Amino acid sequence: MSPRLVVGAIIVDDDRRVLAARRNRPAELALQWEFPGGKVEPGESPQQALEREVHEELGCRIQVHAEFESVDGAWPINDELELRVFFASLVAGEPLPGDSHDELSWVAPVDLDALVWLEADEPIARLLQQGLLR
Ligand SMILES: Nc1nc2c([nH]c(=O)n2[C@H]2C[C@H](O)[C@@H](COP(=O)(O)OP(=O)(O)OP(=O)(O)O)O2)c(=O)[nH]1
Repeated sequence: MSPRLVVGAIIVDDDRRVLAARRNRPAELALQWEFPGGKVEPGESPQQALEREVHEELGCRIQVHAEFESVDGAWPINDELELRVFFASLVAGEPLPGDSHDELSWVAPVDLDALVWLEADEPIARLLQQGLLR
C-alpha cells in the first residue's frame, strides 16, 4: 500500500520567521516541533487539507503557496506515512495552540536548527535555514 499523505505548512511572516508548533501527543512525539498540518482525508487536495488542519488546530486561516519538495517530492516519515510541505502565509486570525500543541513559536531562520524537530522534519528545517538566511 502506498503511504498515507501528511501535509505541513511552512508559514513564513514578513521577517522570514517560520511558525513551528510543538506537539503534545502522542507521548513518543510530544515536545518535538513540527510544521502545523495533518493527514489528508479522502477527496481532499493537499492544499485543502492544509487549510482545514491549520484552521482546526491553530484557529487561523492561511493561503497555501508553492510546495517545498525533496528530490523525491515527498519527505518520508515511515512505512505508513509521507510528508509534503508547502509554503504558506497567514491571511486571517492569530495562530494559537489548540488540542494538538502546547506551544507555538515564530522562529528566525538562524534559530531553526536549534529546535528538536520530528525526525522527518529535520532535513526540511536545515534546508529552510540555509535558504532563508541567504
Ligand atoms: N502535522 C505534521 N505531522 C508530521 C510532521 N512531520 C511528521 O513526521 N509528522 C507525522 C506526525 C504524525 O505521526 C503524522 C501526522 O499526524 P497528525 O496527528 O498530525 O494528523 P491528524 O491531525 O490528521 O490526526 P489524526 O486524524 O490522526 O488524529 O505525521 C509535520 O511536520 N507536521
